[in-house]
Amino acid sequence: MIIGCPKEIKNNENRVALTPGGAMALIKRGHTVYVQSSAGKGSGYSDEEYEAAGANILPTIEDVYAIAETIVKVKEPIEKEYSLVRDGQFLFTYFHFASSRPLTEAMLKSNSICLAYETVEDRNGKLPLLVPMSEVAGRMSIQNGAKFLEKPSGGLGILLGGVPGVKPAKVLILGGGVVGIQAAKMAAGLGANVILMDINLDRLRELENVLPANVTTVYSSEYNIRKELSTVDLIIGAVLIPGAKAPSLITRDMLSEMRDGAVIVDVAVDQGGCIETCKPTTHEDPTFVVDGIVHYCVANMPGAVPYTSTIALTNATLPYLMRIADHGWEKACADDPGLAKGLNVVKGEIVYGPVAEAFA
Ligand SMILES: NC(=O)C1=CN([C@@H]2O[C@H](COP(=O)(O)OP(=O)(O)OC[C@H]3O[C@@H](n4cnc5c(N)ncnc54)[C@H](O)[C@@H]3O)[C@@H](O)[C@H]2O)C=CC1
Ligand SMILES: CC(=O)C(=O)O
Ligand SMILES: [Mg+2]
Repeated sequence: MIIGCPKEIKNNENRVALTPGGAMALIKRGHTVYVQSSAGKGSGYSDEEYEAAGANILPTIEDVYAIAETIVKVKEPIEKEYSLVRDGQFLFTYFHFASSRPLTEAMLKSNSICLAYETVEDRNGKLPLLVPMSEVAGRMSIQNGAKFLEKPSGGLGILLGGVPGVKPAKVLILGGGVVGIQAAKMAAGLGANVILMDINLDRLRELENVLPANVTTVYSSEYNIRKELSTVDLIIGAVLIPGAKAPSLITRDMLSEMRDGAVIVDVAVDQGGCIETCKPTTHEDPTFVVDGIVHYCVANMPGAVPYTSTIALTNATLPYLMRIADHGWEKACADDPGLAKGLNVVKGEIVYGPVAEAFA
């Protein structure tokens, strides 16, 4: 199979979908790999390393899309890439379709096959290609929250852990999945007073058993969220209904119950966000203020730590890519119903229920 790996062009997206090691593994199985020049640079991989692994370097993104049967990427194609996607081409990347009608329409029109990392499932119904990046973003959410709580960054001016004799900050985490648990561990480790909410009671039981005493689990409801708002310093949005548009758990009217300078990090922004006032931002300009509340809504958080994220992502994606390359996407999906769950758009049709519902 001919596999192409373009350079990511989203703002500050420094990850790459294939490492030289990944390229070598595919080439050893008889596949041909094309990598756009400098695609790996942000993650520490030179063109020479890809060439030494047997890959071919192409100068432009147009060249890669023109030659490859399968495109492997990190983030969804952005507008400039829409017209490069070819009829019948197979794309393996994050898409987050439910949050973008223009992207969905463009991919429908392209007649391509879009297999989305974020809806692939393993045997236990977990999301193996989302987990590693959720681990990264969950940890980063607290680093960024702490930074934007500082006065010069526009925040309230509070240290998450406090100091002896001074109370710590209060952190509310909405969603106790992968992002949520990582955020809770980081915030608790810094000494914050953490409240972690979810609607899955079994999950709350598991979390209660493994997290330290400065994390309190609470059932997620509008009533319980409202009760925390007047004293909360940092909110992390971390809910997910796979493939679907995220539910708005904090509506605009609720912001007025919070103190000016409190910070919201809506990690769920890639699925449209779980805070009504959330809109996607970039690493270059990560925050905006609504009703006195600082919003951080970067949709590609792991792109800022590519030395960690590229390896974590490709550790998970490469075994799937090898199966797709060896057998073709149709057989690979027929053999693995969990991989087939990744199919979101196939030759002009939406085939993933929650995406279809988002645009119904
Ligand atoms: N912005 C970024 O750069 C990144 C964003 N993400 C996103 O973060 C979000 C969370 O991902 P994961 O933690 O991996 O998902 P997950 O599936 O592990 O966890 C989501 C949790 O939300 C809970 N939930 C659902 N409805 C809820 C409600 N009404 N109230 C409270 N909890 C509720 C679920 O029970 C589940 O435990 C996703 O949208 C994911 O795409 C992930 C990585 C990077
Ligand atoms: C999952 C996601 O949105 C990211 O890693 O950028
Ligand atoms: Mg206010």
